[in-house]
Amino acid sequence: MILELKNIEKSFGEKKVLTGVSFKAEGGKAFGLLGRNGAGKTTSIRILMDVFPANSGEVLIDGQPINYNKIGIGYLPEERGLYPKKIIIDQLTYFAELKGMSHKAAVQSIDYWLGRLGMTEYRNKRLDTLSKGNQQKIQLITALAHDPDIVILDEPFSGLDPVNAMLLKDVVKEQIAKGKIVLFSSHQMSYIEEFCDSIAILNNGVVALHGDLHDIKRDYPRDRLVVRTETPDAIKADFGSSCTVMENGDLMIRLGSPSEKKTTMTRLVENYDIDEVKVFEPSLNDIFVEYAGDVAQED
Ligand SMILES: Nc1ncnc2c1ncn2[C@@H]1O[C@H](COP(=O)(O)OP(=O)(O)OP(=O)(O)O)[C@@H](O)[C@H]1O
Repeated sequence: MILELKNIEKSFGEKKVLTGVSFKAEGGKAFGLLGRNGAGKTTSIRILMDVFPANSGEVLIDGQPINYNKIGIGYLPEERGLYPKKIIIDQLTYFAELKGMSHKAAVQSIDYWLGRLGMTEYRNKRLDTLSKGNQQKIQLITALAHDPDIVILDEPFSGLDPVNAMLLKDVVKEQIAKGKIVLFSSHQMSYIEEFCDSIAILNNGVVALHGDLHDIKRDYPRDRLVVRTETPDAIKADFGSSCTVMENGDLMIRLGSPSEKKTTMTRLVENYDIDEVKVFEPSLNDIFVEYAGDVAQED
């Protein structure tokens, strides 16, 4: 199954929030929707979920307009939205029934998930008697109980301790293995890097980068060297402004072109005491900083 947003335009009043947004997410894989605060991630998700319509553009499943009666969507919103005073099993059942489940199937599925997430003891408690992380696990059940085809997780790891983060990782991996489309929205790049096969980076309502994460990294210009040395000062003096010091103390040397890699490495090794020299491989964080834009987008 392939989910596609195609040429989505969205304005709120005079303000244009999404401009020609297009991306594809595939079943059995995780997709990361990234962008700075206000870039348009939540707006894209709301359009994809039919919370409100786009001004133009399409949401497609396998090339056909999405049929919301047939395609189940589960959503863990960043703003958690459950009733604090209500009994957990009652509200989870209520939400699952709203998604079309019978009462019996809903209770069965919710009891499974309460067990899976180690939450059975809270079944008949009020939500507001739970810790923040445990409330989040309850909210996660509303996203998964109806066994949706598309699982959308907005900052799912925020507020979870390491043990619960690991539990959630296992759950996410299971959902991916079941062939679902799992769409992540997060500012925590390490999780995106760990799970997502492909990403889209939104910058001010425009898709600045979209594609397979491995391909994106492979195609990143290999025009920088990282050098670990005990004698950085001499190298800095030699390479001038093309040499900068990284946060961890290593040196970064920007090449005139990737073809200078070999000669520059030889020059370094022959003239200086070098512990390690390698081509700079960007992390997702580096790529994000480059493509997500450096201008504050929230007004
Ligand atoms: N209902 C609305 N009415 C007017 N403007 C809106 C509305 N919803 C969102 N916006 C604006 O649209 C822009 C994109 O917002 P959106 O919530 O989609 O960003 P985001 O990428 O999800 O940000 P964050 O990471 O902070 O959650 C922002 O400038 C926001 O102020």
